[in-house]
Amino acid sequence: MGGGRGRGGKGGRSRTQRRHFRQDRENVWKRPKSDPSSENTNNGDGGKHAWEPFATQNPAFNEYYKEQGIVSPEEWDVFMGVLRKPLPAAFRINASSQFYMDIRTQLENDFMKSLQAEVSDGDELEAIRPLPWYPENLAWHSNFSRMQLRKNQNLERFHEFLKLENEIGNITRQEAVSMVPPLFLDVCADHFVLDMCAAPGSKTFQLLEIIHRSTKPGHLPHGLVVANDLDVQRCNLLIHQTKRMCTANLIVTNHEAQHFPGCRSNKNNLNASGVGVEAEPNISQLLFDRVLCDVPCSGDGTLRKAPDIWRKWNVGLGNGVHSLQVQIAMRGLSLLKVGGRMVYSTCSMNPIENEAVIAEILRKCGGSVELLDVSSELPQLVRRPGLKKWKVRDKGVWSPSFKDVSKYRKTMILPSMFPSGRNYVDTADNNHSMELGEECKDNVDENCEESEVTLLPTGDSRVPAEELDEEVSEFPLERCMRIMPHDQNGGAFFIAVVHKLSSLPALQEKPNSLLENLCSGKSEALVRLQDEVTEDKNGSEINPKDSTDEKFLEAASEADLIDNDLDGPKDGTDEKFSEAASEADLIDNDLDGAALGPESSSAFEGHIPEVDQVPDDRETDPKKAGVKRKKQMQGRWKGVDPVVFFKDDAIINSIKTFYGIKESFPLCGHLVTRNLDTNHVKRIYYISKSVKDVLELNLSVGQQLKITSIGLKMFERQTSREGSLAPCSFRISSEGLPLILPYITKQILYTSLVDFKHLLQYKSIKYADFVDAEFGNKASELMPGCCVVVLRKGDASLDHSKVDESTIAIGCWKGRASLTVMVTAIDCQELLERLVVRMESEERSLVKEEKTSNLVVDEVGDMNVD
Ligand SMILES: C[S@@+](CC[C@H](N)C(=O)[O-])C[C@H]1O[C@@H](n2cnc3c(N)ncnc32)[C@H](O)[C@@H]1O
Repeated sequence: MGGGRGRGGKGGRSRTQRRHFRQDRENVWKRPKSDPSSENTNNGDGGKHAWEPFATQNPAFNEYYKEQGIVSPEEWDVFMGVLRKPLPAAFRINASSQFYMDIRTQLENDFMKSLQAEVSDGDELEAIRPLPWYPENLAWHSNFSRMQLRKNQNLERFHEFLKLENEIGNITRQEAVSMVPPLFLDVCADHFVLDMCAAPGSKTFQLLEIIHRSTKPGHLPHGLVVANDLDVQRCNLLIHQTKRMCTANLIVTNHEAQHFPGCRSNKNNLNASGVGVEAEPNISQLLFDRVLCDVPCSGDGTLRKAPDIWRKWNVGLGNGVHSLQVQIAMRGLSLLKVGGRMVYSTCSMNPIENEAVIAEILRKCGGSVELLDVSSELPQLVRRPGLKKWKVRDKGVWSPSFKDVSKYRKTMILPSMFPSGRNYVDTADNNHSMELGEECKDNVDENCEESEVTLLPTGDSRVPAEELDEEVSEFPLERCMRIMPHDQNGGAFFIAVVHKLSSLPALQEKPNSLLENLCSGKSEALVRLQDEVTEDKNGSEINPKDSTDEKFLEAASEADLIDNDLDGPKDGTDEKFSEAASEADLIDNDLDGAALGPESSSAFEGHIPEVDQVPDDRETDPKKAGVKRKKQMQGRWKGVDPVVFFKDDAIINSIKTFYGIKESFPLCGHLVTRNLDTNHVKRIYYISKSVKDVLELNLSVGQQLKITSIGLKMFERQTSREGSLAPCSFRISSEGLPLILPYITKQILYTSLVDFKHLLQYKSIKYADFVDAEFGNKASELMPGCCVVVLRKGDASLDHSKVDESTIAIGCWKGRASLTVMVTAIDCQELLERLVVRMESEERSLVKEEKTSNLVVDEVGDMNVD
């Protein structure tokens, strides 16, 4: 598949992505020297070259989760048995793809039957099947693991299908459970949605699909998605993933979610940046109808796909990330409109990352938010209620309540981790603390994950866990959803849906807890952060100045440390990484396959120069954090290309005239570039009305948003020799074509299936060589430069008013002697395959129709005879 595709050749950005992917792959599949199970090899070569599956066990994991009661004792073995099996593949059809119905039909009518013979496992009856809870048969579960798909010859056709469609963007491989959170967000086409921790973007993709779902060709929905992630490289992945959506309704940002800017304009900061905004923005504050809070987590719900987690897992992972999760969720709520919905989700089974976080945000918000009971939504999704009670384990010791935590650990173990969330003032000064002597060391060791525990002081909580009184949460946490691996043969996920009823209260840290935090040495930054997470309307949002303040930086480095703790399974998307890795090798070469040389586009649309992708020392050295402050104090994000409204009338008019773009297609104010110097603009992006509003607001508030990608690439400058001879120096990009197609009246031709297929097959055809000579003539009479070739439907002569979602069009280059396609080789291949499938099914229905009419004629004849 994909023969003749150029690989990679576009320099640094791709290389960086590949390096990143490789590292990630290594995280999962390389057995480190320290892995004790590597000594058990039995192949006579000393185990040096042997590869064995990872040991799928971890005693600390067993003990922890048995005690937390995440499944009943009776089902423990089944649960563990399923966790140890590889994860079956799952994928989603991109509902906004032009061919989504063809693909669904192919799965239902072809693969569902042809793959059946390959099913060996008696538990599963179907080789592939639609996920019953996903709307319209658009998500599928396959009973084959990735390994089987790769190795089994009989599955090759299906594997090739998956790979091609994934690469084209018609399907997305995604863990089934990871598809759930966006469905509970209840998104509509006019919603403003914030995806706080969005990379690598599979849920962002779903959200965009929902927003675009009922949009007519040539129109854009009112809604938008702001997809944010802290990690620049992962942002790049997201940009690549979502590029396949061809959307003008997406903004990708690169912030710490817990400090996501409030972008609230007031008279004083209008025009603060001095760039681009003349009038007051249409919106005065960036608030969202929906917020997805798919936070960084320990990721143990993804054990089946990332078996490396068995080795890495320890209790500290969940404890370490709890406070960041609370902060992110609180920031999400503060950015949510009253009446809006927020979904909080993790791919972890740990109550400290799940129910404890939800309980804490409910506590902090008072009655201003409620945890929704969504048991009637997606009824076919098997889920279990959230836990109401759990315990906290730290350094080998169980604590049922915060008062049981050793005073030396109170900087790490927070009241919010416990079901009651209660803080206790230490009146007794923890006199009963004692040093752990040799006699109790053995006792603790068997419970302990980390070796440092042996000589640490502890409270008197070393009584067996089952004898301790349990705290029970007062909140209706049973409304949270736990998806367990053995219920639906998938991964594990946690989801909670929160509804904002009113503005959040101005949050005050309780005096005693503040005092205690300070006394106990809890980082001031963290305390301040907790204070900061309040309703924007209360005026405590982080304004541009604040966000560059020392406290911000301190807190940032603290958050980074927590995140670093996770080392690897940040999100359990390793598989996606490696899948994306193979894509990344191919992402460049937009025009690969086109024989002429109009300037090829860079597939990478992120706008952070390579140099900035290297994590700076800020993460580890707070002193160097000042660098970041400078970056933003200049009113722009240093190292990130600015987003500038493109207003060069001469260029805009030349484009409009050349392609005969109808006045009804709004260009004014909808075009942006990443280059202040309009003489050297290479790409012009199209943004929707709502994105335009947000951009204007952002400019008016001093560019608080650090935007790495925005809009849909619509026009690209031709810099090749031939390109410079064309009257218009900009061509229409293949991403932008579907949107602008109904508005193009010049440089557009309609062709028969046979010539269209020839173009896709041969890429470049001389005018005299077209089967339809009239088409060849018309093509030769076009102006030199970019043009559009539309496939005629049947014999009808299609004009532009008939363009609909089924219209197939490609960009071409009108040269001196020939017409050349400007579509990647892989897109040509996919289009050809889709056309063949369509033709076959049309032929089948024609034959059927003919048979029916013959039958009718025969019957009529028979009747006549009678
Ligand atoms: C669970 S993953 C998100 C998966 C994503 N929602 C998807 O469906 O593809 C968590 C993400 O959070 C990002 N992250 C970690 N700390 C963050 C922070 N403080 N702010 C924003 N993003 C953060 C990680 O880089 C990671 O991409």
